[in-house]
Amino acid sequence: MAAKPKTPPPVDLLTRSQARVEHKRLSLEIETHNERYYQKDAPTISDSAYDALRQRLEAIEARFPDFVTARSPTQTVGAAPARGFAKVQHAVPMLSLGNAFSDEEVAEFVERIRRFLKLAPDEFPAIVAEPKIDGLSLSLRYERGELVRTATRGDGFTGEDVTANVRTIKDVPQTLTGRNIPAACELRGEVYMLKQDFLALNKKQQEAGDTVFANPRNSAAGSLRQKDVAVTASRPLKFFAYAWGEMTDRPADTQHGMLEWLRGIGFVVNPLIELCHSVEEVLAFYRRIGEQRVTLGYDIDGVVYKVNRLDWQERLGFVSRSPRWAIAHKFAAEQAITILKGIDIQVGRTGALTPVARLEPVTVGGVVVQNATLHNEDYIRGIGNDGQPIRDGVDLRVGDTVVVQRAGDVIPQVVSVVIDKRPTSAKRYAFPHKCPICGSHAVREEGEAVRRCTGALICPAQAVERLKHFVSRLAFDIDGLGEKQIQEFYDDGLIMHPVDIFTLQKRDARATKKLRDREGYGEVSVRNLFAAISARRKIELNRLIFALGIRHVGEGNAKLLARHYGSIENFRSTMAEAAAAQTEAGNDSEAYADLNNIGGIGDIVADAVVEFFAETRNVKALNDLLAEIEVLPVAQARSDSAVAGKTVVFTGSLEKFTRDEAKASAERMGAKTSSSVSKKTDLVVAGPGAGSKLKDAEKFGVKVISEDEWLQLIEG
Ligand SMILES: NC(=O)c1ccc[n+]([C@@H]2O[C@H](COP(=O)([O-])OP(=O)(O)OC[C@H]3O[C@@H](n4cnc5c(N)ncnc54)[C@H](O)[C@@H]3O)[C@@H](O)[C@H]2O)c1
Ligand SMILES: [Zn+2]
Repeated sequence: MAAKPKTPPPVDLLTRSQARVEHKRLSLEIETHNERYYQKDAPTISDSAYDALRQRLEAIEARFPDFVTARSPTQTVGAAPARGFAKVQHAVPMLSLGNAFSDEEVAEFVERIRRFLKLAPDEFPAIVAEPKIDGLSLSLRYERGELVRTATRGDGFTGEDVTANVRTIKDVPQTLTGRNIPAACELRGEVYMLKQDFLALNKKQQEAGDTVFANPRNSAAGSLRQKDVAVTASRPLKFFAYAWGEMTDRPADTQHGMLEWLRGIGFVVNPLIELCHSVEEVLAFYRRIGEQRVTLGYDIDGVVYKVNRLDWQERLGFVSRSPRWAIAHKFAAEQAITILKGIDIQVGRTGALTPVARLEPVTVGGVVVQNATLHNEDYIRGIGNDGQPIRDGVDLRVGDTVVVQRAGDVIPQVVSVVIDKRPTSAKRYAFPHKCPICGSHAVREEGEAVRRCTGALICPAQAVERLKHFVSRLAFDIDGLGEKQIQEFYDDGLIMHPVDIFTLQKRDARATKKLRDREGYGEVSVRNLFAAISARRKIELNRLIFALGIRHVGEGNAKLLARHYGSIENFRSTMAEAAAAQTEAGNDSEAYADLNNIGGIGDIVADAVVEFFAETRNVKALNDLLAEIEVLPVAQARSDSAVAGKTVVFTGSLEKFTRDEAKASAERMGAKTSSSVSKKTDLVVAGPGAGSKLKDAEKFGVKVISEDEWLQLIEG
């Protein structure tokens, strides 16, 4: 059973040495969360839980100020730039903001400013109130009005170079327009994603088995910080400008004036921003924005107050990690407590199994919530893929009392378990290893969080997607039978399985409601469709293998398999042999070893192929299909080469080519490759450092050649 999270004693009661220990532990814990949040865009605790850790650390440091070091999370910003990005030094640091959680703290903030500036009792420092956009901040450097470099905040001093990525964001002007453009300037603001775009993206990601983001903020950060710019370009990122760093000239004297200027030179500035002249006005703004929050379309996590006069901002300056002239007034997290009544598994269009919590309905921030995402198997188990605990390592059980949160007020999440209320009867949840829709084995690949149904050809949850794939350009590629027609025929029950495509004509002949009477069809188009289908009754083996929709078997792997096995009969029977030997623990059949040994095919692909054949209903669907079509054998690899039909073993550390290339070259020449030397081996190609296999070669009297000799052999 998971350890009960203890309620920590109040900071006031800690002894110095207890406080020292806790200070160290908290610092480490916060650093770990910072890394996950800022570098990996994948936090494992809620923001409010994280803020609670920070607050406790701050309380300890307030009591024992000598614990504070420059490295303490209370003194640092964000996290260092992640590996894989070029680093950019900020000319003016990008800092964080102090927090206020109550009206009193806001009033204190204003008081501190008045004292610091020595204002008269009736003098109020005008304050700009801005929604606090929950995204990630970005610095844009313009020289002579042209965008030259952009960087994330990173640790405040050094950020990640994301210039190419940012160029794909429409809200960021490439060239500044209008008057008063300084020779050089760093303009700053927030990259964010609309809630609806975030939801659509997550849906797509989930179906494809890719990373699912916890909220729009992580989704924006993850989308921006991509090594492949094309990925960023495909993500609907947006940008609000609200700040600046280095400026060779400053075109205005106030925060408000600067925002107007930013709007004038081509930026989007948040339209809700207001200039306030009393604490009451400031707090009224906060409440109004809080009410509008759910309808804004993007996430905000509070309101930021900034002293309007820039000369006063300069006088006020900074304290460690944040300016003295600004503060973030945070919204309280929207949480509620309810009962986890059940866990349902949904199957996505590509076979991903996703757990969903069924909750006793509860109102969270004004909205009734009865379902919440549970992300994946690990999230329920309370232990991440990396072995790190989630929610302090507490697993979720049906019957548990749980805290539900509307993360960034979009998708409700189960964030924690009230462990004291766990009924004694509550059992650990066993994530199904079978698809709840079709009953096929559901497998989880190493390093993956998602478990997937292997019933590629027979799972109703995946059927439409599979059929669309089946007729796609690199598969059967049937004229007049595209995605749209597949969907329609599927909806009408005319094409449910691949084989149905080839029996369509026969069935239509007997049917009372004919295809030619369908909307958009006529005598001619139906005849053309049948002709196109018939033309595909003869299909190349690689196209067929690709069409099956086996996970990881794209066009390239389909070719490798087709070339290796030569005919559908050989492929099918060898895979049947491998499938019969498939167990959770592994596969020791010769058929599997042979498959795994094909150059370019590794464990993951081999397992996916074998899992497909292990599902007998897939095999049946394939056999049904084969009764209707003729699969052309692959033009055999060169049979005239010096090594055709021979079995070759590569050993040692190859220097002239990779092992995959070596294997592929052998197969191209009609040779087979093997990983161990036996009586059946004809040739051993040895690179430097070859060991036991050389001895084996000697023992069996097998010829040994060098890499160069191999190259001569296959080129000659
Ligand atoms: N869940 C976790 O594991 C985890 C880990 C680290 C941080 N966090 C969360 O991240 C936040 C702390 O991050 P932080 O240090 O960036 O501080 P912050 O988000 O509280 O405040 C600073 C940031 O506010 C943003 N901002 C948005 N609108 C702004 C505006 N109009 N003017 C000025 N700034 C504006 C800027 O990006 C700026 O960098 C907290 O909400 C915390 O809960 C969570
Ligand atoms: Zn299924």
